[in-house]
Amino acid sequence: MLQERKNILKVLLNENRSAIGLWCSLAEALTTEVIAGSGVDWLLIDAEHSPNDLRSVVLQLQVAAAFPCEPVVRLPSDDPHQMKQFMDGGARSLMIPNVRSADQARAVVSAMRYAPFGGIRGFSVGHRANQFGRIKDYHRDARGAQFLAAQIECEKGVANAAEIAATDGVDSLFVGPGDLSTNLGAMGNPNAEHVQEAIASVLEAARTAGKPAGILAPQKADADRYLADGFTMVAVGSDLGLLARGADNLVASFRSEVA
Ligand SMILES: O=C(O)C(=O)C[C@H](O)[C@@H](O)CO
Repeated sequence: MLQERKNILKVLLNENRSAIGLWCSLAEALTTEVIAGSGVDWLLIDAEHSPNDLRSVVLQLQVAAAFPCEPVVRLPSDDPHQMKQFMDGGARSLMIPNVRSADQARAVVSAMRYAPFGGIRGFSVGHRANQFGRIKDYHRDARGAQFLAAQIECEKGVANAAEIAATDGVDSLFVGPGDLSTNLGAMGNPNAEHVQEAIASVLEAARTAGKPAGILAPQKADADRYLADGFTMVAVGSDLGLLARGADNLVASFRSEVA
């Protein structure tokens, strides 16, 4: 009988250990399979800013299942109906964008849980998440392996970060540096001083609540700094960035030689 495997991301973060991740934005099972085999602790399947849908996400969850990494699915919003569909499809670690208040965080957690455990998640006897009815205690035990990263991406989210982090069921705060810098008037410049101050305050809010904090940092110098500061859930690159920038630089290297 296949046993429900441990959520390695949750294990690492609960032990205050760094969990290195990669972002999967290409909405393609083959590239996600390449990323999953890289030795990464977790990977993000992005259904917010990528041409992903429920079926393409399920395909990526299926290929990632062969590797010892935790796939985290970022949904386009906090819509509970969408959360139900993706969770029934096997997404047990979620990232929800632009969480701005503890009330919103509580609503997200409620959408992840069944009624006996304080939630509103719709019940279905068999789906991919419980291996089509083969995991007999899934509905009772599901929340033990669940993971929720609440994204902090605007001034209101930063202001409420401590309450969001303290919300039962929120496992991590996760800074979206692109949206946060944009919403703080520094589009494209997450290293602006006031944005860095906001990012530091999110880290402190998580720390105060005894929760980990994460961030996307595709530049190694930034990732190293955030890890040194105490962020433990750090995405250090993406399939899109590795492929696009790698291809650009490779072609350019021959152009410069030929020119
Ligand atoms: O705001 C951000 O930055 C993120 O949440 C990550 C981006 O959405 C990701 O797609 C990389 O651009």
